[in-house]
Amino acid sequence: MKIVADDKIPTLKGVFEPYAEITYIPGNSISKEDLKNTDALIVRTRTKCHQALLEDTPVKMVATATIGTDHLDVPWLEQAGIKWCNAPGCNSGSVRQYIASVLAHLILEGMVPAATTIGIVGVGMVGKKVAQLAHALGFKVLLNDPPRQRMEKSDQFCDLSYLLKHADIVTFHTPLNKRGQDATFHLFNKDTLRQLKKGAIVINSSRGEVTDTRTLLRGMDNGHLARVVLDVWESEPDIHHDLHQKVWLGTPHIAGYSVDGKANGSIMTIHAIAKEFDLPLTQWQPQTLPMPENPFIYLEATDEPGYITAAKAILKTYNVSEDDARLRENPQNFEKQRGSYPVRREFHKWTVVPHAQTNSETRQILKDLGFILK
Ligand SMILES: NC(=O)C1=CN([C@@H]2O[C@H](COP(=O)(O)OP(=O)(O)OC[C@H]3O[C@@H](n4cnc5c(N)ncnc54)[C@H](O)[C@@H]3O)[C@@H](O)[C@H]2O)C=CC1
Ligand SMILES: O=C(O)C(=O)[C@H](O)COP(=O)(O)O
Repeated sequence: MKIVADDKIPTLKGVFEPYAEITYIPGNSISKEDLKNTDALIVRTRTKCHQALLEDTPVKMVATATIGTDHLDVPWLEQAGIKWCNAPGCNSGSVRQYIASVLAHLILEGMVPAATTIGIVGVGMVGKKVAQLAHALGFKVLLNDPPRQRMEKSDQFCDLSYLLKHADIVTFHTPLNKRGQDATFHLFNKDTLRQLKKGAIVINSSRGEVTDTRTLLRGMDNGHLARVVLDVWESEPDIHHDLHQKVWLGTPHIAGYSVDGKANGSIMTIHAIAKEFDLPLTQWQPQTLPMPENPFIYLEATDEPGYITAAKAILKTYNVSEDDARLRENPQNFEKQRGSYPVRREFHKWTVVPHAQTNSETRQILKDLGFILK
């Protein structure tokens, strides 16, 4: 059996070697020539898997170690009889931690959660976790997800226009879809900007094309948008210079890059390939994953509200402004920064040691966020 794999998928190296010949290639340079004798292709978002790459190759399965599938031409793969799979939910906890870090900065600048409404557009694996996070910190939450609303006939969802009118923070967690009634390409555009509450904050960690660059620029220039946070960009890694200069926080598509999120993506991919090709790896797990040097957070005596203590704890696990600073210093190293990302572990790998005076409300918030409490 022959496999071609993106060379930046962690924990993959050594796993298939006893059973298959595997070649590792940078994702954006995998070519038809590389796939001449290949049975399975393992990719990330950097390999466009369409007819031009795969036609007349023996590839039987394409597995992407990501949730997003906009780099796969799914209708073509299906009509060509090539199986495909992704890794649903693999990095949803990681994106939740990213959003938590953004909210932590806002809280430490004085934002009061109980007086702030977060509008979540796209309530799938990520959106649900962001909603749980926002509730845990005490924010008011609005949810928009027309596909789920139609299917579940639930009244927990609202229209996008209602959400835009009432939310102080709007965060996008939809897939990128260019066609159909739920198309999300430029979902945030000049018409949606017009409906948005003045002074709102927009966060996009879904796909760059979900928020129109010109609209974001216009919104920031005329003061309609108070702040913009972008992890994803139209035409990344070549990001728009002015947009990058103007956003409050700008990061190189790393919201899903916790060690946990990356490992989940690899594990799901390995299991799927093993199942399809009958390899004895369907239960495979990594032996160890890197940990932060000191995964303990010691709380001090304080009478501050629990959400402030929680915000400080969140930033000890992951401070989004460090990723922002790296990209600001070297925007041309967008891909390089993704390829050599520091160790980031999610809340459940951190132990919070409360002070004797830490009250029960604060302890509950920290537990709800997923911290281990000693
Ligand atoms: N920046 C990063 O590192 C990461 C980015 N992502 C992006 O975030 C997206 C969401 O991730 P998950 O929640 O795991 O995917 P998911 O598939 O579990 O959830 C997507 C949700 O969006 C909803 N949706 C679809 N069209 C919509 C529309 N027009 N308006 C509102 N909602 C709509 C769907 O019904 C679904 O509930 C991914 O497709 C990917 O593009 C995901 C993980 C990491
Ligand atoms: O899972 C997704 O979808 C994402 O956007 C990933 O976080 C991007 O991951 P890579 O393609 O860089 O592995």
